[in-house]
Amino acid sequence: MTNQTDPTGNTPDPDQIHRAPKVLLHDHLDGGLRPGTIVELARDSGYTQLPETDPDRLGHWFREAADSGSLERYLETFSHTVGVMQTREALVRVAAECAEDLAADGVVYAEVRYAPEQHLEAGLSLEEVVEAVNEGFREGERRARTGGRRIRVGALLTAMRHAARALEIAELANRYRDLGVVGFDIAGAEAGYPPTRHLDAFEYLKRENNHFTIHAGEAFGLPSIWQALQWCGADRLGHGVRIIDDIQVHEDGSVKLGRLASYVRDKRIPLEMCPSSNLQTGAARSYAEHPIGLLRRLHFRATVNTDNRLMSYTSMSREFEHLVDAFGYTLDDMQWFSVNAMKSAFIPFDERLAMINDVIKPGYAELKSEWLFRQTASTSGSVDEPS
Ligand SMILES: O=c1[nH]cnc2c1ncn2[C@H]1C[C@H](O)[C@@H](CO)O1
Ligand SMILES: [Zn+2]
Repeated sequence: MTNQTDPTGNTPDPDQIHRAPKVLLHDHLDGGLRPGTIVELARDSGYTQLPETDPDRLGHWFREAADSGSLERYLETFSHTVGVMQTREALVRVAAECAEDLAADGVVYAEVRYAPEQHLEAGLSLEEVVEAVNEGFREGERRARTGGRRIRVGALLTAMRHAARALEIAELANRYRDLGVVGFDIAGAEAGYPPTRHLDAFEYLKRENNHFTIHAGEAFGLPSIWQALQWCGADRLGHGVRIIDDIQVHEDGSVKLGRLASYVRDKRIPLEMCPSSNLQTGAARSYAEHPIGLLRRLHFRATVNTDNRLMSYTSMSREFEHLVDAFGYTLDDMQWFSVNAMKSAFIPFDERLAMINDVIKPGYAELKSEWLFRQTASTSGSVDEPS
């Protein structure tokens, strides 16, 4: 829809947001199941703990339960999704549907994370878990292609920060490098579990020239971000919203960055921002007040992500719809976020560049030119030409 304040139609409508090529760096496999799939998997595996067995009601339950204002309570809901993801078949199915759903939402590149150590209850080995998820992603990519969509999905292996298996999971990530796994992550409750507990894992990955991101600056502030970067050497920050605590905005509009915020911006450290999830866990009060607005203005390397599509009742398109409403973002802003994300991906440089130049930029150029043709259509046949 071409709107009056923006005759070029650069402000995207929901359909354009949906069709725009999007890049997703922060999405949890166990946070994005279809409610109907959870119900079926629970029935097939004899999992009896589900709070609801009707898919619509179950989807609603996740959203409500996660809307708690605390990261710890938000994370409790994962016991049900992880509970039904314990067999090879379940993991293949969930991963395939994940890739399919992301492709249907216009995502062209995604890095999807999960914690292999949480899927061993029925006897799978860590390797079997990784291979099942990889098989599912490949199947989902194939189905998307058959349906006329293109997506590429890489896996990130997560270690849980309260557990003590980080080095083992880092080694696993390294073993499956170039075999579908593109990096490593640490997740789980942040307060009380600093990333430095897992220094051995990060030092190992650095020695192996491998990539990792760390959930930091979500439920806990600057010390967590500082440790993730300066002690652990994270390539990217999961969330990182609290970096805002190191930025002063004065009444006259001028801005002063502290040393850590300057470092993050100067070094182009990617921030994997997840607005809807942050509203649920209390890390931000509203979309309009979400730090992404200021960070984008200040040219931090900000990216837009879903975190948990099920718990946060979201998708990449929904996240962008909220941001377009809150900040008046245009297709140029969407392209900026998408290019930022693609630049920050863990796949090789030449592949990132080709994605940007051959997929993302042409996709936005096409969308940005739509207004031209609409105008022709709406004025054709006019007889009121001035003489
Ligand atoms: O936003 C999050 N912060 C910290 N940990 C999280 C978040 N979302 C999901 N997780 C946890 C719960 C999952 O079981 C785990 C692996 O995906 O990661
Ligand atoms: Zn997360």
